[in-house]
Amino acid sequence: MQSWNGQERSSRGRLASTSSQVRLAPVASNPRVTLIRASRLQAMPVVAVMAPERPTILVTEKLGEPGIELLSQHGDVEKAYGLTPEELCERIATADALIIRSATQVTKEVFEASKGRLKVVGRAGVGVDNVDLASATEHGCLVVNAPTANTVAAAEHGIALICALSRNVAQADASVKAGKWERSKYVGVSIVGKTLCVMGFGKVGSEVARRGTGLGFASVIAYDPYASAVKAQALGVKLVSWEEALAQGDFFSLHMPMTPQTKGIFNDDTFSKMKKGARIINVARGGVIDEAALVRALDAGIVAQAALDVFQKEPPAADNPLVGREDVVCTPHLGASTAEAQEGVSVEIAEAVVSALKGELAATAVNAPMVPAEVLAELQPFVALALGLGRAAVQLVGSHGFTDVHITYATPRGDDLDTRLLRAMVIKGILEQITTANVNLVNADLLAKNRGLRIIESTVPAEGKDVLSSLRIALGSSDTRFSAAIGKDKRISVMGTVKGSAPYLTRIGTFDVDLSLDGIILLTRQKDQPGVISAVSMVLAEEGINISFMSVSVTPDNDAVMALGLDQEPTQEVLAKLPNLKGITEFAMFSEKVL
Ligand SMILES: NC(=O)c1ccc[n+]([C@@H]2O[C@H](COP(=O)([O-])OP(=O)(O)OC[C@H]3O[C@@H](n4cnc5c(N)ncnc54)[C@H](O)[C@@H]3O)[C@@H](O)[C@H]2O)c1
Ligand SMILES: O=C(O)[C@H](O)COP(=O)(O)O
Repeated sequence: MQSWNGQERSSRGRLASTSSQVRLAPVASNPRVTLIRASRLQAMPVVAVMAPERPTILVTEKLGEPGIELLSQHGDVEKAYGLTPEELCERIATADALIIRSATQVTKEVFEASKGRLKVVGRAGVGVDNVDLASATEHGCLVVNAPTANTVAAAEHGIALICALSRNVAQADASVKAGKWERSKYVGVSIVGKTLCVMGFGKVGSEVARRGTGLGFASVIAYDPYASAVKAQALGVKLVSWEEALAQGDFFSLHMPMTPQTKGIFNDDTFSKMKKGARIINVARGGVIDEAALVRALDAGIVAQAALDVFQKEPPAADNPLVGREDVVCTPHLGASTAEAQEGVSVEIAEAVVSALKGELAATAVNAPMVPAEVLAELQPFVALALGLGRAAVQLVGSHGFTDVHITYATPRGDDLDTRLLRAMVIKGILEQITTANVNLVNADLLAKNRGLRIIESTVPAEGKDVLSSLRIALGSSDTRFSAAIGKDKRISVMGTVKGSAPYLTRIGTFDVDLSLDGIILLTRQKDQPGVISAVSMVLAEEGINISFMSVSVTPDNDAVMALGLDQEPTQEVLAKLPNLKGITEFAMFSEKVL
């Protein structure tokens, strides 16, 4: 294999088998001498820190039994429904996972109260507007949802409300039950010949549109700035602009998420642009409608009727003027509430939470980059390399610190390489040496930014079948504890590759080395003269420390770096002898193992 600058590398390394985690504890008796301590790493999760063997899973809203059963196989499930915000903050302190629906508000206070224990919030449904995602990310807590299992239920409820609204089903039912028989009062309107306008053409919206065509609507149009025209065309739906939608729709079915952009998007101005007598059905989120504006539009006859499954505040206040109106039909957020959907959602969320607790990438992660399974599979061998190089590089930094981290990927993929996972692992390797933060794929970029680290990524072409040929990390500082670590670019640099499935350090500064990162590593810098190697070996041998592999790199001016793989960690007394050996100019040790 070619090294970074095209030189052939010597290869006398060997594979080691266990893993460990490095913690920095420099011994600075000699400023050019560095002792780097490490402690064992039990596992290397991709997303979240591994939960205890039997994690505690707090469920605060009713969840289907199949999901509860699945969760119970992996952890201790605690059901605690109807908690106050204070009670939730209390209970969260002992929870590794939290499962909610739409009624639980997972606020900043909840994440703070968890003190880092909470690894994952599972939303048994689609909308995550009740979770403070920024706080979750900041606390390294993964948020997953169950985005597919209730789609049909919500669409069916939308259709039910369209029909109920057009034929006054709910009002007429109440009237009959009150002993009345008001046939002329409840004359409805036909759907045939009307235009159904779907606002938000995602999973639910497109299912409503599909069903709308079958109901006999003359046309089904949709407004969604992000929707695929091909998908719309396939369903016979015309995508239109906002203005066209408002001008053409007779029935508006709302299916957009609650975001800062959609908050109150149906307001006085919007209603004023609708046809007089329009009808509105909201099975999305209450907050997309300005409720006071809807009352005005109903009073003015612009909106003839509304059907609301969701409200700005749930349950709505007793004096909410919309609830008491004859021209408004209400349901208590029932869109997802079918037996089938709740069963499906419970399993979908249980699977996502369990996999997140295992540290795996959950397919439905909301606040972490989605790394498709096939990308993950090919990058997996390089995850340990990225982590190990990050850990190694940061331990070579002197007292002045650094702000720039240059990551260079040698890859046949060029700029198509998906680097998010590897970048997160490099950041994790670096930051976990200098902060107490739990760094993972969720929060790596944010934590790096908060620490003022600038991550600069680049690719260089490489050949071969592997997605990556080598990885180089250079820290923007020339202040180092091991001067041999300074590369030609005047930065502290380390480079590595994967051999078989093991991460290897292949270069430090300008010196080619060849040693498994998965071992106890001692680096020495010395004059290339007789006796130095044997002197180091002797010091180690006297203490019964076996050298399991060695790699020496010599420059034309007799400067040499020796990398030694040791079977056992030398004591400080042994290390203290090294600077006194003739020819040795400095050393660095990753005691125990980098990985
Ligand atoms: N009432 C219920 O019980 C219930 C059940 C399921 C889903 N929901 C809600 O329904 C909504 C849709 O769910 P989904 O699963 O279809 O989500 P989705 O993400 O599949 O679809 C949302 C669509 O809205 C579009 N959109 C985003 N911003 C928009 C904007 N400004 N204008 C127009 N369209 C916009 C998106 O492009 C996307 O296509 C969500 O708010 C969800 O919480 C409610
Ligand atoms: O976003 C959703 O999935 C729905 O609003 C369902 O909410 P629920 O789980 O509280 O029924």
